Amino acid sequence: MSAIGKLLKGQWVQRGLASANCRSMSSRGGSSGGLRVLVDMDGVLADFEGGFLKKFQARYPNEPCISLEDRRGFWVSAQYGQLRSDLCEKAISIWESKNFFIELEPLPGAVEAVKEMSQLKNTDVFICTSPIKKFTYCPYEKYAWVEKHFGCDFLEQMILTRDKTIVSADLLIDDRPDITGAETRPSWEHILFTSCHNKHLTPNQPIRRLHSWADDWRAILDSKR
Ligand SMILES: Cc1cn([C@H]2C[C@H](OP(=O)(O)O)[C@@H](CO)O2)c(=O)[nH]c1=O
Ligand SMILES: [Mg+2]
Repeated sequence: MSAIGKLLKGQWVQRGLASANCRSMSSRGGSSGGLRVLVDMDGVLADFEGGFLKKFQARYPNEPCISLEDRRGFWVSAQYGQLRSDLCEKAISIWESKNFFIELEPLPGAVEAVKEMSQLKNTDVFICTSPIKKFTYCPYEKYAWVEKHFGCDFLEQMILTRDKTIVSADLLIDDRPDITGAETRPSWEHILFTSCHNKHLTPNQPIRRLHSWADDWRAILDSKR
């Protein structure tokens, strides 16, 4: 059976039933015409780094790993590859596995903050996330994660793209320090969300940070109104 056939017979049908109440018309959607905020998913809403470490240790208990304290650089696989070349592939095997993305824990305060943000007047919030190229599980699980933590109406706010520069907005809150793409002058201001891999970094360009969801995200939004 083809990969698509398996997918249709397996997880889509199965999850389609689980998500039956998401088929109806959404009460979300549309635009306030106000401030538009893009919120990244992994490393901002979902604990990619913590989830990775836990699953790496469980799957490869006899291999060395890198504590969150010692993480440097955006790409987990690059640092594991420097530790020992074969660990690069082992790292990749973790986020390419079924249930990696759906089982990520929300970062502290993230769900509450984004729900609150989306209720603000004159504010449109979108979750803007890049799927990995091995598409078997990741894009589907990203949607399922948003449904699980925000409810199915919030699926209207999902943007999956490998190039965030072509999405227009006022703000992009993202943990990746270098966000490049086809548009050399993106419309958004990038707010760097602090993570274990970027907290030691001094970027070349001045960049505002959101240190966590306990930090004053409302003030950052207000500064763009
Ligand atoms: C490979 C890898 C992916 N990711 C995240 C970033 C992307 O999600 P997001 O755009 O939601 O942050 C996604 C695909 O690369 O996985 C990391 O955060 N670190 C990594 O090392
Ligand atoms: Mg991210």
